[in-house]
Amino acid sequence: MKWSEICIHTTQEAIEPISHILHESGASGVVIEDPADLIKERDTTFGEIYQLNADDYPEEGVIVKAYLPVNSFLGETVEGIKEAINGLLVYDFDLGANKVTISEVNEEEWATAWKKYYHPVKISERFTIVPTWENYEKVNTDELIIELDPGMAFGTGTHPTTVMSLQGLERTVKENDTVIDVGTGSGVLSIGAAMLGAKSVRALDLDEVAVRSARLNVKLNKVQDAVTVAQNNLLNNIEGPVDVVVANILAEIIVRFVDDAYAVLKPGGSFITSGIISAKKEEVKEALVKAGFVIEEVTMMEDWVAIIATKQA
Ligand SMILES: C[S@@+](CC[C@H](N)C(=O)[O-])C[C@H]1O[C@@H](n2cnc3c(N)ncnc32)[C@H](O)[C@@H]1O
Repeated sequence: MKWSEICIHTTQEAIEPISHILHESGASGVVIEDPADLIKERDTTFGEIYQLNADDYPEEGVIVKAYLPVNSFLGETVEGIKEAINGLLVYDFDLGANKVTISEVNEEEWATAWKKYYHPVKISERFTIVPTWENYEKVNTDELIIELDPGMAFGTGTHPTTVMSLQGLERTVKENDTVIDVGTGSGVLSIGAAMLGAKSVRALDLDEVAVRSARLNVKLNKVQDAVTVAQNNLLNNIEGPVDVVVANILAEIIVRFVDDAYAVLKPGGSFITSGIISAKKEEVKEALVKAGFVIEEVTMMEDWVAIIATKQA
């Protein structure tokens, strides 16, 4: 998977609210390029050498940068970011040039750049996501820790769609359940399902980078006895029956395989869908009901929706 750098040319007073918007939109961290840093007096007691390149800095205003995964959500994410930034005008923030540009970053650059900004995050009652290079001590004895090195695949674990999926799994998966994770990305949901007691989890993704990343993370979390990772297009040629299907994929894709999800589920089984932008909520609900599902729960985080539906017993 490729990564995209979003650059926002703005003012110093807008740094904080814009950084907040970027975090909320799934960016693991932000970089601030403020020309004031070029003239700042620095403490060099410990012999630090500051080498800032003036060419990286704007002549006027401030550049706020963040990294976003290039996936099917990128268009909506960027539009959402622009809208939220423009919304700051209502609160009288001076946005300066307010110019938003997007560019792709090469893999090596990204592979190291984002690590500085990615830290342990508690994302549900039981789950905490911890990047592999951080040391983290459990706060509660029943806390479940997912160690993650997302590499180039989607799934730092902190995107609202992932958070809602993990919360949905937490409420649904029972000891010894069987699970299929469609669009596994970094493998985060499959690892979560196994930690919740699922005895067998099939993690599927079309993207081979995701498959490699998921395999690595599955081993890292020592759930390889329960989780198998494979390259596959949605649920094509996958047989059930299983207790739970989870899919954090764009609404347009979910509606394409609701019938297949229904077919692979046991009666009484659950289909957890996430990745649905709020404008598409009704479309997905209708498709689920048409396939025979009963909608049990609809949750929302920012502009994203997750739905838990069951196949009647
Ligand atoms: C939004 S990411 C979700 C990743 C992870 N499950 C999470 O919750 O963080 C969606 C994933 O679906 C995968 N995907 C997209 N289309 C697919 C398809 N037709 N079949 C299987 N996987 C697909 C993408 O490669 C990507 O890894």
